[in-house]
Amino acid sequence: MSGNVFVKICGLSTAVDVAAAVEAGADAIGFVLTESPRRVSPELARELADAVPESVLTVGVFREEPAEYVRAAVRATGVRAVQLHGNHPAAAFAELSDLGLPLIRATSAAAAAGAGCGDFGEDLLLLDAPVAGAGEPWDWSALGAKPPAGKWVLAGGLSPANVAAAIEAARPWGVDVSSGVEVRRGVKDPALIAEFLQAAKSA
Ligand SMILES: O=C(O)c1ccccc1N[C@@H]1O[C@H](COP(=O)(O)O)[C@@H](O)[C@H]1O
Repeated sequence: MSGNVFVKICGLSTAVDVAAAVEAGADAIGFVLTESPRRVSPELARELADAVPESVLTVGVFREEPAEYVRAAVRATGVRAVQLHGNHPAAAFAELSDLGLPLIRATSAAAAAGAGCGDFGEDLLLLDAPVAGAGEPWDWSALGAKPPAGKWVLAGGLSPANVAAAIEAARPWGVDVSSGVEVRRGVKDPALIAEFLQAAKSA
């Protein structure tokens, strides 16, 4: 897909960066609620999420924390979607379905070979590099020839410089970025956020 790709900006931790992403047209904003240099407290995530208009999806990002942890974090922060990284079984998504929120299954493309969105009950499939949040590009071009079925998001090593070519090659429904809009790990740059959105939205 091109022309109106869904764009998620992930790992935000300041009101200035959240405002920059909203202003530049982000469709979703991610708050990391798991171990990471970008982790934010539930209190800060709540404060930042409360400033995001309803038209923009706020997403809590988790790894393999138990369902109870995810539930408590959703309650505390008010995020409107859940992104689970790792090799979760379908049961993990079934266990969270009563939240009534969109569930994003984030996994490495290698682990998900042949996967389609919805296979595990998820609403969105996110295909990432082997190490999430490391800013490492990977060979996403093969996906263009054999894309996963349904709604899927490309992530891993995207940046303002490569996102248009990545969309052209892989034809995802959406893209997600964290490291590529940072000046150093965990520190976002509002100008890079705007550049990324401009490049992705005009691809
Ligand atoms: O960003 C993080 O620190 C992070 C930590 C734990 C799980 C996921 C994380 N981020 C996700 O990683 C990908 C791509 O990141 P990058 O652009 O390569 O840095 C994206 O899905 C983020 O949501």
